[in-house]
Amino acid sequence: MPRLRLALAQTNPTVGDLEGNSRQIVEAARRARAAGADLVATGEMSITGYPIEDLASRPSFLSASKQAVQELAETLAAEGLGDLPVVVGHPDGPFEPRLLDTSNAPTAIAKNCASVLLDGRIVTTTAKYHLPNYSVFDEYRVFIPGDELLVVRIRGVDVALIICEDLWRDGGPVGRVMDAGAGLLLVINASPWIADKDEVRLPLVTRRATENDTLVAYVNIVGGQDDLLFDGDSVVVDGSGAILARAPQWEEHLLVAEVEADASANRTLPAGIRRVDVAGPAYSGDDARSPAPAADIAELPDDLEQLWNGLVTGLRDYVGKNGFRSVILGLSGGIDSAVCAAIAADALGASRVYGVSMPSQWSSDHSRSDADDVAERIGVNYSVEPIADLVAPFESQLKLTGLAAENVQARARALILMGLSNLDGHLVLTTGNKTELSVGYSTIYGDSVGGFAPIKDVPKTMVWELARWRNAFALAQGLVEPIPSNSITKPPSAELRPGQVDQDTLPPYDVLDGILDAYITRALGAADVVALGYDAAVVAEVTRLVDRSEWKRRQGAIGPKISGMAFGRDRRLPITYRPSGL
Ligand SMILES: Nc1ncnc2c1ncn2[C@@H]1O[C@H](COP(=O)(O)OP(=O)(O)OC[C@H]2O[C@@H]([n+]3cccc(C(=O)O)c3)[C@H](O)[C@@H]2O)[C@@H](O)[C@H]1O
Ligand SMILES: Nc1ncnc2c1ncn2[C@@H]1O[C@H](COP(=O)(O)OP(=O)(O)OP(=O)(O)O)[C@@H](O)[C@H]1O
Ligand SMILES: NC(=O)CC[C@H](N)C(=O)O
Repeated sequence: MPRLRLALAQTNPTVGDLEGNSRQIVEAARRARAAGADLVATGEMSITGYPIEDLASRPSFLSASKQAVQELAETLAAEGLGDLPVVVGHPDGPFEPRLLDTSNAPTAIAKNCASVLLDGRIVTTTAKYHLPNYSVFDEYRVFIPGDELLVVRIRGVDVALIICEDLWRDGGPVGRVMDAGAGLLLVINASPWIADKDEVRLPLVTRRATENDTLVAYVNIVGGQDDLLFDGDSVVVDGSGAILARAPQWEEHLLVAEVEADASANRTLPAGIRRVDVAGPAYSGDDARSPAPAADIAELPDDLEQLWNGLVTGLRDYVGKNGFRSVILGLSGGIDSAVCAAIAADALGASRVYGVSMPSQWSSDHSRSDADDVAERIGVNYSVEPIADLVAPFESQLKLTGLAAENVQARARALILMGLSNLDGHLVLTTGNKTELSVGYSTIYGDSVGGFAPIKDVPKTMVWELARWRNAFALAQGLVEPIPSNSITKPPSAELRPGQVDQDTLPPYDVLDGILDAYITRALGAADVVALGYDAAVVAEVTRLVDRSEWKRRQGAIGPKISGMAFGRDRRLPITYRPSGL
């Protein structure tokens, strides 16, 4: 059987950075050549980054992308890598607009493509067949579906080349293209991570391998892109579903694996499948190249470590890709700001994190000392800016009382953080968690201030779990726990009035998170939530709060999506809506 040495390049593209993304691919090809690879594959849209959203509808963006693919082919050849086939992902177009069936309105003008580069040329291109149009994906809006499948012959092996969603559809193109006699299925992906994704994705890859008794090489991009997290986790499995190679999560990596595949045969292909002879004679293992690489199989960490590293990656890439040098956040001594500070320090290094304690006249002694403690444990830059003298003139001039006065405190803090951001160029982090966002428990233009929300999709009960996990992780390494135990154990409080605690207004967080999971994530109506055993009056109040705070969420900062139902593109609801719990 012919052997094929595969190099799967888990790159971290930035949307629009055609030059930078191409450079990553050239670097991967160089390393692949050094490892003796026969083929390099990169992820879906590795040239442009993913998702490109409505950039796919801009002819100028499409032309520039096409030119970047051609230039990349030429650069590879100029670097002496022209004889190494490199698979890249990119949009192609503009094509004649697809017309909407009903109104004849033009929609998509681009296709989501994979191309093989060789000898300074784009040798062949295929387009994604199935366009995901659920959750965060809007591909049917921006792409024209492909109508042909591709098999490329490389060193005596027929490699079927498909793109991401095409793998997911039962009865989709995989069976058809493999029935055409391909010896290896190569899938290029931009598959976002969410908690427990590994419980679905790897079984899918192995299922396709065993169903078709074929090798599957699955390459995914890595890194944060706005609210999406791509974990990499590229993998090669054999026809029995056994893992031959697996790349680490959250890191750029070149995964090299040598496989033995069925030899190509010149059978007649069914209609709709094209075969292109791309490169070289079959390699049988007896020519003079370097020995096969040792098995490279990364271990997947446990769930909380995956989540923590995902949040760190999301923050690091948002900061880096948007050109910030540092972040700033209010340190209240509470759990949310402590966890956000620890994530930021892990992402950027403590020297690039600025914490500000902003005590009011109602701030407890423990909130000040806990904030000092967080700053010291994590080692962030730290300052104290009391707000009482800023708040007092507002309250008296406008004669503010009650909630109106309370919210001024949160807004004074927002002014301070934005002032320091404007002065020194820090990105402001907002520390709200998913539970607070769900029920609108934050002051708009107050503590919701900021450009990035690291724990936006993390429910409060999981924030505590994460804090405990991070502290245990530090202890296991003989390091100081970053989060003070007092911040974990004390009752949460906004401290906007004397003695206030969150549970004056909200049900206990375990109950609240249970109701929110049922109402938001599982999309049950209020009556069905009550049927799960929750108190009817509590459910009525919680669902009312959720419904009426949609407007607040729409104005909120983005943050990493870690669940199957994150606020934003996963859950698009009207703002003007009579709260009904339906
Ligand atoms: N549908 C709609 N469309 C557009 N705007 C709308 C609106 N409904 C209200 N508004 C506006 O929003 C204002 C009310 O919202 P907002 O000013 O935020 O105030 P509000 O939501 O009434 O109060 C803030 C709540 O968050 C709690 N909080 C504050 C700070 C920190 C924390 C914490 O623990 O983290 C909790 C605080 O205890 C209080 O329960 C209205 O005065 C109105 O201007
Ligand atoms: N005294 C304070 N000093 C600095 N920042 C504060 C202070 N109080 C609130 N903040 C900022 O506002 C955010 C909302 O805080 P708040 O104390 O109202 O409730 P919380 O949601 O329980 O957050 P945390 O758990 O961080 O205290 C905090 O995470 C912090 O960033
Ligand atoms: N880019 C894609 O086609 C991704 C869709 C796919 N279902 C996934 O989550 O991996």
